[in-house]
Amino acid sequence: MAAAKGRGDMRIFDTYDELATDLAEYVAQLSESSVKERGYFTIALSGGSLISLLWKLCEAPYNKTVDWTKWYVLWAEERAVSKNHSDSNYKLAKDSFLSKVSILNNHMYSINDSKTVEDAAMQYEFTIRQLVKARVLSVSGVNDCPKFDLILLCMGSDGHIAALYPHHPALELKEDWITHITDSSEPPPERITFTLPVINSASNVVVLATGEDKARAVHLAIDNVGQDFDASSVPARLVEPVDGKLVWFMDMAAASQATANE
Ligand SMILES: O=C(O)[C@H](O)[C@@H](O)[C@H](O)[C@H](O)COP(=O)(O)O
Repeated sequence: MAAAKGRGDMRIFDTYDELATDLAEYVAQLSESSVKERGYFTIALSGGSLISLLWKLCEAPYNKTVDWTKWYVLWAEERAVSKNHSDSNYKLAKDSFLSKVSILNNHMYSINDSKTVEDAAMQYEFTIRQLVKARVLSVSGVNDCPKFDLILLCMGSDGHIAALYPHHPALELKEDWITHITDSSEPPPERITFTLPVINSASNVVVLATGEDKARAVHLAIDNVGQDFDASSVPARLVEPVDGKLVWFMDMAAASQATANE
């Protein structure tokens, strides 16, 4: 089903199980085509309920059929906490997904937790530049941004994605690939995030939205809401891959106010 023009495809599911099944198949297919085309699969993860919905990738047939050794895993957002803290997106992904499949340890690019958030963000951008130099990460044909094969995002009830919050100055960044914030509206306050230019340069972007508390933000992010609408009030509306594909994975509750869904 299509959303308003340029707002991507909508996949809406009755149950979490169906959503997880389709998401696993979607990721596995992208992995297969990227490995076939380029020899690698570069994926960026987020936090939230997204990671728990990836569990079907750890089971048959995907645990055997996916070429895990070709995966390069990064994070679209991370909280500035130690890697063994329960708030760490790295820990969440490692415990419930990455440790259960055969991804190589040196293909996981978690964010340095022993530096200040500012220095860790700079180091992370440098790491991404090295992956571009090594041609593991492609480059966008439109700008010089890295072109991830897949960026997985989770939308909050205020419409934020990654650590890009409504009306935040980080939404305006045009040159930086990575930035840090110190004033997240949800704890912990310090976070590192991909910027919109990087998100919008990806080949594929998934935005996951589940639960009734996301319904208003989904409507504002997807539907025709008029030209005067201030998109920075719902950052997910600013996700618009320039040369890639956007797909929304939602449950019925999150999609319930989307008129594109009628
Ligand atoms: O960093 C965070 O504090 C969370 O990751 C948060 O931003 C999350 O992405 C949304 O709240 C949606 O998460 P749910 O889908 O789990 O509601």
